[in-house]
Amino acid sequence: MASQIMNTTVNNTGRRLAKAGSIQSRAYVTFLAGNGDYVKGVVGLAKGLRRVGTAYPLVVAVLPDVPAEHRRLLVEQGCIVREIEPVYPPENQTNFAMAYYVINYSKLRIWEFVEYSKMIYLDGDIQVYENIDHLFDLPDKHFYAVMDCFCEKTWSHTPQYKIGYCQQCQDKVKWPKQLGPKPPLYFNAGMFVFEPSLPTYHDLLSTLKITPPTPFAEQDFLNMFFKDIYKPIPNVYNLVLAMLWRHPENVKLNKVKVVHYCAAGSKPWRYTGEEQNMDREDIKFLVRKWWDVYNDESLDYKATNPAEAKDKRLKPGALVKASAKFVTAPSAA
Ligand SMILES: O=c1ccn([C@@H]2O[C@H](COP(=O)(O)OP(=O)(O)O)[C@@H](O)[C@H]2O)c(=O)[nH]1
Ligand SMILES: OC[C@H]1O[C@H](O[C@@H]2[C@@H](O)[C@H](O)[C@@H](O)[C@H](O)[C@@H]2O)[C@H](O)[C@@H](O)[C@H]1O
Ligand SMILES: [Mn+2]
Repeated sequence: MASQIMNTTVNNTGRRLAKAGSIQSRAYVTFLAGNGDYVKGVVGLAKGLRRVGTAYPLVVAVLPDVPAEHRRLLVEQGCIVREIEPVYPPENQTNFAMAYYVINYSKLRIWEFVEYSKMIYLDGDIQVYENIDHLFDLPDKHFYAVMDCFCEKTWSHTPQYKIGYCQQCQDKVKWPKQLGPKPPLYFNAGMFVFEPSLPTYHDLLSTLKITPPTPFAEQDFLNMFFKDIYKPIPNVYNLVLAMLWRHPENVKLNKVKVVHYCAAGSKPWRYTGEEQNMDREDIKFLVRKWWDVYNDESLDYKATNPAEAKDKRLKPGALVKASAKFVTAPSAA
């Protein structure tokens, strides 16, 4: 049976196939495309997960255009690198909120990683500052993610934005009855807890073939596909940076466990501070914090796994180290 998991072997493509039976194999997974600087994001993420002492490996789903040099960097940081084929949406004239979002549909390939019973997907522009391994213990058969915010200009094409409605503050501007039913809760697809499954994977791809693309690409598609089993989890698990200026009342920075550098101009590895809101003290603090992890050589894989790093065999790199509390930042307000 396709969904049966097979015997554990490391086959010639380096794919780890899980034991038959009920082995609870878990991993974090991220997605890397292109030969640009997102690889820095993924290296930072690998080091950040090690810093918080995760017990699980980081799988990196790479598109064919990711160069060997970048793959080597990731292998050296203890990542399990898996090449995936791109996934394209049906031909359509839609304007994505960001032109490059079209490549993000390739994230759907991670549902094929059935050697893992449960995975946590994290964008490459995310950093984990406190251990979140406990999310793997959330009840199965649901899709867990943090609710997004509709207040940025990237949402200007939507009725929500036009009337000033946001699910992060449903009492501020109520959804008007004349617009029909309130939109279902909508998650940010930069971080989610899911269960790989071949039947779900095939259903995703066949459904995509008949679903016209929309501005937020695979994020819109995943929200539509999983709307019946989506369960919101607290904002601390995926701080969409715009929340700092759009809904500061919903953010306690010293409680935040995961930061998503998705606001325009906030990618730490290309931060200039020039874009709107990028000169805020809390943004500068979070960008500095990202660089502190990225530059910390004590978090390099070989530094924490000298024996294993020598024989270059891939094993999950777990640095058992007390997870430093997320130091308090200047007040978000
Ligand atoms: O050139 C690119 C663009 C995107 N990504 C991956 O796709 C994810 C989603 O894109 P992004 O985070 O830029 O979207 P945002 O969350 O900022 O809308 C990134 O985090 C990366 O993991 C990538 O590897 N290379
Ligand atoms: O391809 C669509 C992308 O859509 C999402 O990004 C958006 C969304 O969060 C908006 O709400 C924000 O305003 C915006 O800044 C941010 O870039 C996901 O983070 C990303 O992983 C990916 O799915
Ligand atoms: Mn992102």
